[in-house]
Amino acid sequence: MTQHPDTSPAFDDERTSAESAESESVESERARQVQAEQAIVDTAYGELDRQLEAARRALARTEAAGASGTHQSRGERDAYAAHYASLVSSLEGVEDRLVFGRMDLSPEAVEAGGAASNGPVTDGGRRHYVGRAGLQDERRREVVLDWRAPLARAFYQATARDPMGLVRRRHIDTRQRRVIGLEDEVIDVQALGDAAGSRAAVDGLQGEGALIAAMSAARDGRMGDIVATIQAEQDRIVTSDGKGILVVQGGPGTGKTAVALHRVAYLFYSERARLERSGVLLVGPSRTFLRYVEQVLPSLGETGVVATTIGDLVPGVRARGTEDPAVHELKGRALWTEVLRRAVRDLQRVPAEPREIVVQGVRLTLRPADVTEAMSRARRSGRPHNLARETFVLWLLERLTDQYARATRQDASDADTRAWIREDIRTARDARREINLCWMPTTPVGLLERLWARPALLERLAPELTAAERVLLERPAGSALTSADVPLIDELSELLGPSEDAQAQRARLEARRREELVSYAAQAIASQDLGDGMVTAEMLADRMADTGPSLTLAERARSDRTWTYGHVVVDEAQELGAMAWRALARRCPVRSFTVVGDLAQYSGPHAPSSWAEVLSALGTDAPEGTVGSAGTVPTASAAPSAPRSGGRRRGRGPRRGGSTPLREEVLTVCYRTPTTIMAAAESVATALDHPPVYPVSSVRDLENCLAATSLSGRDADDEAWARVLRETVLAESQALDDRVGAGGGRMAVIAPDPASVARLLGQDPVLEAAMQAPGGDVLRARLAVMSPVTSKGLEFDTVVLVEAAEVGRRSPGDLYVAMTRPTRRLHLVSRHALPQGLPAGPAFPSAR
Ligand SMILES: Nc1ncnc2c1ncn2[C@@H]1O[C@H](COP(=O)(O)OP(=O)(O)OP(=O)(O)O)[C@@H](O)[C@H]1O
Repeated sequence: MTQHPDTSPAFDDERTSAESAESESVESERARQVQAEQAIVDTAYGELDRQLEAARRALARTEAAGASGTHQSRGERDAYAAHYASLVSSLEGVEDRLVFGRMDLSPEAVEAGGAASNGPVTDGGRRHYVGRAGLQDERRREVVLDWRAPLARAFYQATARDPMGLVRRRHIDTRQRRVIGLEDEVIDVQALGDAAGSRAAVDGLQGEGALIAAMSAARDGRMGDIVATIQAEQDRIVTSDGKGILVVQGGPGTGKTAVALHRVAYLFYSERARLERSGVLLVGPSRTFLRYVEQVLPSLGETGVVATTIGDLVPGVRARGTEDPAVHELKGRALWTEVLRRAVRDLQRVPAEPREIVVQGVRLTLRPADVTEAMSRARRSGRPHNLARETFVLWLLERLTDQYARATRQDASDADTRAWIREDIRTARDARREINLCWMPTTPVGLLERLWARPALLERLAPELTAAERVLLERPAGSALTSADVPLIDELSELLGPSEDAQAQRARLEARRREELVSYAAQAIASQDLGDGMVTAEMLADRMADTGPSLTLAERARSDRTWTYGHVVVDEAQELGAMAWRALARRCPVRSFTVVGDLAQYSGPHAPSSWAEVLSALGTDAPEGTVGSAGTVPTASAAPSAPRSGGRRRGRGPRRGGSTPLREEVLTVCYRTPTTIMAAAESVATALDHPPVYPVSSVRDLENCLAATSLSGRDADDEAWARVLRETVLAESQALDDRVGAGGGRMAVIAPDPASVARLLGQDPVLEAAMQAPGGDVLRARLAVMSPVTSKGLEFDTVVLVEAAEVGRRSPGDLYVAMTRPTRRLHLVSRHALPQGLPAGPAFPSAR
């Protein structure tokens, strides 16, 4: 029996008295069971409260210790404070549905498990309560088993065919610490004598009642975790080894994002020591998407994740500009590796003729042969352009110093005299100009701007581009940077290294920080009577500096372009070009990646044909069976550095040795979109010659979930069109109110031109109010208006899709994405014709 309010008629309070005493006894049995589980849940929350209280007290104590109240250094105190703060937020994060499952083991499994199965709340070691965090009581007895523990695998994966030692699995539904529903599945009917009232497990979905309840809940603009209802095929991916590159693909709504996020939480559990040092990078398609998923990991107690878009990847670089998808795709191509390398080499020039330099009235000559020699020495240093420039300049200055000494008949054999002369030459305007012309220092943004603004330069450096492609790329200097520029800037940062300005600024910052530390240390020594003359402020400051700045790992990682992460997750990965993959490869030399996407949801002009093609810039081995040809290992000089995990990167050389294995997994069950809508989306995509790569089967269908309104052939004027649009959205809003309660759930209007559609809708005061987005966060509005690209990865109860045919003409992948966002209902509304491929039939009423 499924004892869940949403799925079980047995718990319906409205039963007539004619229903037998048998149902009354079921009722009282249910009440007894709920009560028993409530006691366990109370124990778990009691334990959570105790641990939270202890962590908060420790945090308060550490903070109250103040800057000079203890013998700890400030760095040590900050490290403790950061630890306790992270513990507090982890424990606070797991409040909602702390316990959600129970596993009853067979006696044989208990025996085989030995000491592992001796939880205090179990029935002689036969029961484990599974929850979002592992909790032990003061005597270190298990209260809640962490969902990621090896033992908990049976909760997600056991089936009648393979019980994995389980006789029964129980889903416990709680709301605000109160048990409100139970759902049992008998895994091993023979082992369990009292199976009456439980549903037998099948090899398909597990915890179906809880799953359907989760899927049917009204959306609130934020993705929730799925830890209570992870399905077996998902669990196997979540818990698979973190080594190498794992591609998780599948159609829309199959839980790819959810699985990737839970996998991060799992890796934090299974590889905590490594990931706590290095952190995890999560790359999403838009800031909106990152806000949409931001709660999932904290709700699983994990905080060491840096979430970013590709446009925000490089600290200090803001990509505000937009550009045509064709330009975006062009800038993502691998050819830029070579073109940018050439662009940097182009900054290093040997003059055709000797150049005259006048220093304090003395005529010197910059000789091409000396420049060539200086250049080859600088290049041999293997350092990036701006740093290698030091070698170049120094060697030339030495030659010019010799000339100067000869010309002025000075003896320059001693170091001091040489240094004086060198400084005179270095600061002479002539010398600076001529040396710069030979080895121009520059910034990544400055060099990229020059490439886009100077067609002749681009033509010289990138002959492999066609004239039409170069025209696409041209833009005036000073234009806003775009997200496709960012991986190129990252690549240039590798090739150029920090500019002189950046180096000087860094040195100034470090000097200031050092001064602060020394003065702080002096105060601490004075106020605490420390040292006894044996410790100087400098010595203490050195020690403080070693303990690092008082930032969380995520803060430090985010602000450091050279940080290397222990694992990288990329969502909507089909959109990334080779240059973005190279930038990510540099950030994860150990090549531990979870790559999530669907080739059918690709937005741009040239859809990739395989994941091996998408990921070739990472240097991958094709997986056996699924992908044809192996990827290539990057060979250019800016290729990612040698494997190393965690913290700041040192090595810069190309990655040598074998390529990284690529595994592909496919998810096939759609948990979001009803069957009717999925079928329509697949059929429309197929009609556009863009069939889904992996068709999916939806877990559920809903009546009346698909509708269309088209004014095609009616010669409607602007006003009539605006009216129809508003009426359609108002009617859908009302229908959603009726289904989930007034103002509940989330709606999106997805349109090729969202700004003009929002203007039309805003003329209605009700819709205007519904579009209000507190804090500018579109996900907090009841009604969000957005483009198909922005809707990637998101979901809504109801979607009104405007001008679907036009969306499909621009990009079939975008139409497929837009049609598959709703959890309940899709309404296509169009002034013109609807797209081809929409099915006829009762589920799809003909257009009004
Ligand atoms: N096992 C599950 N239990 C409950 N809900 C689930 C489960 N798996 C997925 N879902 C839900 O299904 C919806 C779709 O999941 P998700 O966004 O991860 O899919 P996706 O494959 O990334 O979709 P898309 O490719 O369209 O972006 C989400 O609401 C998610 O919470």
